[in-house]
Amino acid sequence: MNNEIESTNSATSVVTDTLLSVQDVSVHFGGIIALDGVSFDIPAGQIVGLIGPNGAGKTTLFNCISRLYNVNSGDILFEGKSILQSPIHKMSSMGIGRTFQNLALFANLSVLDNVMIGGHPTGKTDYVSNALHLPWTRREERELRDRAMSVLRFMGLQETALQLIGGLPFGVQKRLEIARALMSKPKLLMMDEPAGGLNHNELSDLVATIRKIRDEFGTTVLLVEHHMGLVMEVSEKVVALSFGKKLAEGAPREIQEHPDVIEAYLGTGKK
Ligand SMILES: Nc1ncnc2c1ncn2[C@@H]1O[C@H](COP(=O)(O)OP(=O)(O)OP(=O)(O)O)[C@@H](O)[C@H]1O
Repeated sequence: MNNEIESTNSATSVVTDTLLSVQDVSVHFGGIIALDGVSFDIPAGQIVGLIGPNGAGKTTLFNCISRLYNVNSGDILFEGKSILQSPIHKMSSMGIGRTFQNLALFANLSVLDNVMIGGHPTGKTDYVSNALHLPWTRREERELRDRAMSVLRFMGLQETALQLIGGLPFGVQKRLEIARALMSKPKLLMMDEPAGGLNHNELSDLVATIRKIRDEFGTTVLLVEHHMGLVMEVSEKVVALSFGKKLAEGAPREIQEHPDVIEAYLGTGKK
């Protein structure tokens, strides 16, 4: 890892190629230990998969990184700074975007409007200017619309722009979730079970899409996923959890062959 210390007049900051660092994170729900001292780094520009059997703590960790849950102990650093004091509504402007397992789209709005909503946190206009339709708000709206159209083109969804969400196939809605998340130009895109409910062709499109997002935007990707084939194909690094503890992290092949991971999934292997 390529860390170096850079001194300025007022402060000393750590310049690092680690985008996100999970440091000894524990989370308890009453007597249940959902996460127990979990640590790992996500290098900038990598695609990282987070796996583990049911109840392993994947969603809990995902929710801690997106600030939906608080940790009991440990720290989570984004670009070298703790995010634990940052409110949830700041996550998007800080560069952390996410998609949801259960689609969180507005069924009675058009595709374009849903995608434009994803870009609003980066807007400069205020509530009053928007209400009065002042010239700069109209310009910003136009720019937002153009950007939404270019994200829709990137995702191959431009033909659907004016359709209502309600009637669209599930696979298209899943792509729209990704499109909307891209509107905030995330440095880290967190994807919660992106493969869930997709058919075979949609799965191979998803692999290509995740790679294209990283390659063209330089976006770092963290995905929580049960579909092992997808995780192993698309990830450069995989972190495996079980019963709230990190079992292993490494290249997909190392994880697939790791005896503790095999045992956690199959209940067999190493004795
Ligand atoms: N809000 C909550 N309140 C109480 N217990 C919770 C809560 N969220 C998670 N848990 C518990 O924490 C543990 C980890 O759950 P979590 O949902 O993070 O696992 P997971 O790996 O995402 O599982 P799955 O793959 O089934 O979604 C489980 O025992 C779960 O029951």
